[in-house]
Amino acid sequence: MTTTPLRLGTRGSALALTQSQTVADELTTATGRPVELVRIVTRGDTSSAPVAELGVGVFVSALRDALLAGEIDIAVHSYKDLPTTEHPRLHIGAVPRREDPRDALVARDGKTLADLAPGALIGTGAVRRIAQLRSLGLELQVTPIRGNVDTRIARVLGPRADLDAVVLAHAGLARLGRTAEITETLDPMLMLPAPAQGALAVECRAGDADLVETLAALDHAPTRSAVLAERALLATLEAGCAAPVAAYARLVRGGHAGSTFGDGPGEEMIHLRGAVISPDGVRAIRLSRTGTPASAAEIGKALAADLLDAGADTLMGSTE
Ligand SMILES: NCc1[nH]cc(CCC(=O)O)c1CC(=O)O
Repeated sequence: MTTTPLRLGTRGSALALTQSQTVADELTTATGRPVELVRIVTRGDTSSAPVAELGVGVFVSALRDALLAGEIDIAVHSYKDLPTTEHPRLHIGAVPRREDPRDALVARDGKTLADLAPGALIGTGAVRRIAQLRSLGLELQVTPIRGNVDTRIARVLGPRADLDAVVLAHAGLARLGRTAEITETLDPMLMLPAPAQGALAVECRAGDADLVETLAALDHAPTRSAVLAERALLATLEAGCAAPVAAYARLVRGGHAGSTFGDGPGEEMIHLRGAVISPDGVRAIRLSRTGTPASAAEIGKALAADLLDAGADTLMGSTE
């Protein structure tokens, strides 16, 4: 047994450190090998510009550079932050079981969305969440915010609070042990999550055959296929549609009365929901598709095509 530690690159935020440490511990349990965390500073951590301006890959590129340069052996990413194009020299060796993929509301006085008064000020960073909050038609005022989880929660619960509520990923709060502050976990019927939300991607160099094999021990097949479907939808829509995209795939059992799912009773199927919402929230297209886990990517592509056929590409026009 080799005792050379595996070097696992991580961003320095509390969230990144927690999820990296979890993967490191799982790797040590699975392989007996020690794993050391190597902190990598990304431009997303040092800049205060909106994430939308910095670009989706901003948290990712520094980790990938370190991986390609051989400074680290493994990188752990929040899967939803990864660009949809595959990297030719890198391999996602494991997609561990995902956390709760839903979004969560942290509001003053224990309030839920339905309790918030018209005019209540809600902060959130993602255009997808902003559009879906507006689409509820509740006269909520939605304002873009950024910063780490602590900073965001402090804007509601801190001494200088200036917002009535914020919406964050449940997964991030869970990893940081902050679920006690959640006042409502948002049903995907109200707020469809971001593709791959709550999932991690554990990446290594494609040529590192030993590690490719090692990481497979951490892979959770149902999560991998759900995320594959969600991201195939996103990748296809990115080409033809600039409006906010949401997607959530769930494994469901077929075989109920009247079921047309799959070949036999009880077969596990993927149910993928997708939505494209105009930024002002006035128009939304929501559709779903079901298929076998083996066809996850095809389900995502087909659902994206359905959304485009239904006019997803026209939703950007209707801004205020
Ligand atoms: N966009 C930032 C981001 N990237 C990953 C998470 C944590 C949740 C996850 O792992 O999906 C967050 C914070 C958030 O959306 O509230």
